[in-house]
Amino acid sequence: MSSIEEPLCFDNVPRLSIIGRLQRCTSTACRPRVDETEVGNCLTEARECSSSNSCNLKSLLLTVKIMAGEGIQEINFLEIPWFGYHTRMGIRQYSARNGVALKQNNFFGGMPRFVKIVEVGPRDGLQNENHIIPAAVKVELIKKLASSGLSVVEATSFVSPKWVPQLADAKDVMEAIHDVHGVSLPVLTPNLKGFKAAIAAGAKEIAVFASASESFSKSNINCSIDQSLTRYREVIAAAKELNLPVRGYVSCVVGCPTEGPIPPEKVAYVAKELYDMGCYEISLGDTIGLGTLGTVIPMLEAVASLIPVDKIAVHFHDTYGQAFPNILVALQMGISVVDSSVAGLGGCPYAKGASGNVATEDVVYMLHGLGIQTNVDLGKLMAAGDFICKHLGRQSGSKTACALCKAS
Ligand SMILES: CC(C)(COP(=O)([O-])OP(=O)([O-])OC[C@H]1O[C@@H](n2cnc3c(N)ncnc32)[C@H](O)[C@@H]1OP(=O)([O-])[O-])[C@@H](O)C(=O)NCCC(=O)NCCSC(=O)C[C@@](C)(O)CC(=O)[O-]
Repeated sequence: MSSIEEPLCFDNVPRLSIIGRLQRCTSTACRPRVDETEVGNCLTEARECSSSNSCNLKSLLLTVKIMAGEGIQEINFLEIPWFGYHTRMGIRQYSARNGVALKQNNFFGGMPRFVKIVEVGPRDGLQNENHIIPAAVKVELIKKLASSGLSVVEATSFVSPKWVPQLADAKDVMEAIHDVHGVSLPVLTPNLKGFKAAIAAGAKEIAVFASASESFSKSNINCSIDQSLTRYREVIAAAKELNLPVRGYVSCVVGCPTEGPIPPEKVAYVAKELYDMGCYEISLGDTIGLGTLGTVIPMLEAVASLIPVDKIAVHFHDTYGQAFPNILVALQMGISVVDSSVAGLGGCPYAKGASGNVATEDVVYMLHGLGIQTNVDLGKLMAAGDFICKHLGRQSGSKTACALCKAS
């Protein structure tokens, strides 16, 4: 990776020694203040010392102990303006929900050291394209993505070609990538018919996709949530017989284009059902990308109160530009699997208003900047993005790809 592709990382930040903790700020003229803010049911504490500048600095240094990788780094937030934090950094404490205490961390304390990126570009990214893309282009894209170090590239869907014409070539695509090794290439299967077709085409991993919204379930897979769960029970049982791993999706985890807000409990219910059926990982999809921290945190807490955090993935569309704060908070909660789409391709054909998935290049850039490993080579990933964007005749939806492209 060239230096220009390498985001400024904790390691690059000038080190300052810790001056003291907030509690040591004892001057009577300078009483520490603690603000508590409710966001959803998540309690955020912001602490600051409000008198002299020097005292403010001491107070701020409360937050400079940051877990990054193995060690604890000491960083003065005043020196890292790209984080956008100023005098109000503090300790975040996740509140208990339903009596289950989740996390109590320093800001970066709960972050994973490695994040698995599930690349969904060839499937989620392309399924909504109007013009049919030749199978050979999809195959080339998958190969390029696999060669960038991604460990999971969702390849296609075995769904009805009447519903998603773009992916009618699923069989051809799978046959052409049978020699791609060292990467999982899951495919979506909405029912036993799709499952059988996927197996016949050589799929080694499948994904089922339910919804937390009744209306979206109807418009996406033409059945109710409970009917879909019944179907998936059959599909997962069939997959188990072949020892095939199954990933589960839940769509509309914070909101639905028709129903509006979705209660976190509903999401947790569907996620738990899929998990109990045998899905090894549950991907929580903000299908139309409207989630903010105010809705995403309570939703994640509700799901994490029922299934282990290390079995949860997040899948954000970036319609309202909220994907990054939402990913960051998911990381803080200990979630270490993030779905994304190269060049920010995407949108769901059955979710009006859904824009692209969060761009993989941008996610990789952010994670590397946080000192979190991904095993992904950003340059090769950008080349894959460039390839598909040239084919589609449009600019990349990745800000990182655009910035680095201009810089080079
Ligand atoms: C589920 C169905 C099939 C029900 O569709 P239906 O019309 O109720 O199905 P049906 O059983 O009545 O069959 C109708 C026709 O489809 C055929 N059929 C039936 N099943 C299959 C199959 N598997 N593969 C190929 N063909 C199939 C079946 O053989 C029949 O053909 P005909 O007799 O009319 O010629 C349909 O609604 C469908 O395919 N939906 C898929 C929609 C889709 O792919 N949406 C996008 C993926 S979800 C998503 O993007 C969200 C996610 C995962 O990314 C996370 C997030 O962001 O939230």
